[in-house]
Amino acid sequence: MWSSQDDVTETNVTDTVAVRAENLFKVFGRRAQDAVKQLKDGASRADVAPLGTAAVIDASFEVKKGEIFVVMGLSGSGKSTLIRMLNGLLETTSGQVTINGKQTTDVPMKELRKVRRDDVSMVFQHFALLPHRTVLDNVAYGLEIQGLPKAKRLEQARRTISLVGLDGWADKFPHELSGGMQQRVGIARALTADTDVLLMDEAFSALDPLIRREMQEQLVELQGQLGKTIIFITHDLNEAMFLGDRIAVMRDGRIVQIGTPEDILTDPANDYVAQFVQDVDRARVLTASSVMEPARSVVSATAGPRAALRTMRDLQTSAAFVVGRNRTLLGVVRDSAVLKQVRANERDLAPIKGDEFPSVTGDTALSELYELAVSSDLPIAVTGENDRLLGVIPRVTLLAALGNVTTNTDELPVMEPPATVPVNIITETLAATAAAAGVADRAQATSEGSQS
Ligand SMILES: Nc1ncnc2c1ncn2[C@@H]1O[C@H](COP(=O)(O)OP(=O)(O)OP(=O)(O)O)[C@@H](O)[C@H]1O
Repeated sequence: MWSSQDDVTETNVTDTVAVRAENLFKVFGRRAQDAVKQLKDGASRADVAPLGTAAVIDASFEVKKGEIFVVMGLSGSGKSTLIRMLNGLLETTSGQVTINGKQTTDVPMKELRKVRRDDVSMVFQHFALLPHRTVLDNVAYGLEIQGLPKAKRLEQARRTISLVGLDGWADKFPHELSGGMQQRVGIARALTADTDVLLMDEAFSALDPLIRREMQEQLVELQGQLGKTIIFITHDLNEAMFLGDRIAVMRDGRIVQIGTPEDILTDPANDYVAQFVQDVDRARVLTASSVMEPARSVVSATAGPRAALRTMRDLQTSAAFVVGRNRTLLGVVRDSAVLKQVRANERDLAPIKGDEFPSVTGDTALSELYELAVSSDLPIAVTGENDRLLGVIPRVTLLAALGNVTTNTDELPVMEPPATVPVNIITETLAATAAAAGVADRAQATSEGSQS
């Protein structure tokens, strides 16, 4: 049953559409259809209020298989109504939903039940566990209803109990478990059904903050193992940001923005979203690659010490990143050391390597950068696959990203660290050593000398 575990990679999001919602409307009230018609013609939610409550207005989105898609919004914004329309718990007033290509709107009950059994499960905030049944029986309950033989359903239930970290609790009764554990039973029950799609409505909202955090982490881990498609509703922004591959922000029944947590933080669609996200713990959401700047002080290893020294002089900085083929980061050079190399007429750069300078991968959260940022005067190097240098994060940039302010004016690029060798000494050294370095270089050094 968990065969999918083997072939799931670290990034689970695939290109296959698991859930598609097209122009969904839900109006509660006797004249719902009239209200939808007016909404489609441009009427506002308030305009149609006499006809009914427009809980969801023209919601469209696609969720990819393996994605965690979070629906976020204030109380009353329409989240629960939206999610309940996906699995047919609520009828849509207008619009269509498909799950794994199977329609769940405007279909006979029998068909809907089949989709619910095979394709989509739901976890609620308060999971109604059966009090007189053991954890094991509660978890296996869905399979019992499906008519699976006892041995088989208990085997599957044991597996999911173990997956959610409840080994040893299978024979206990719900009242013997803490709130967090009970919620795990709820999740185990949904997982046992082995549907591709899980709908989770404020599933962790009733839990204490610490347990909630633990559950969030566990959900991400489980999702990593199982590659499920999860639609998760929350009004907690930090939870949305932590869990979501993408987030849909709802306001007054409408989806006002869909984007990655970083999109939503760095490029909010409107003032509402901007205000909504202003209290988010940016350090945990933003990653190194989302705030990095192009690395300016970079030299190619083959260019040699003279070129490195010129680069540092021109940028007024005391350090340069050295890259090899395909921009592989080889290390860092410092102006004083390179000056010595030039004086000694050395031809090969000797970059300082490895742990001597701060370097992180692009997906590192900003919260993990503080220590690195204070441990060195160098900007933090951001690398991608095969140690390719993608960009750098000077300390000012890190601070600016956390404070959500711009780094600088365009005319004044942030150069860290500042030069330690005066420009004229570098220029004079380059000129004085030009003869030994070669004629072509001499001409360049002379012209540089006259410019400074
Ligand atoms: N059965 C119903 N009958 C009438 N109005 C309803 C019904 N269910 C929801 N509504 C209204 O629809 C709107 C959206 O409610 P919904 O519960 O979907 O919002 P929500 O974002 O999930 O809020 P919460 O976080 O408080 O659950 C609200 O104005 C609500 O009062």
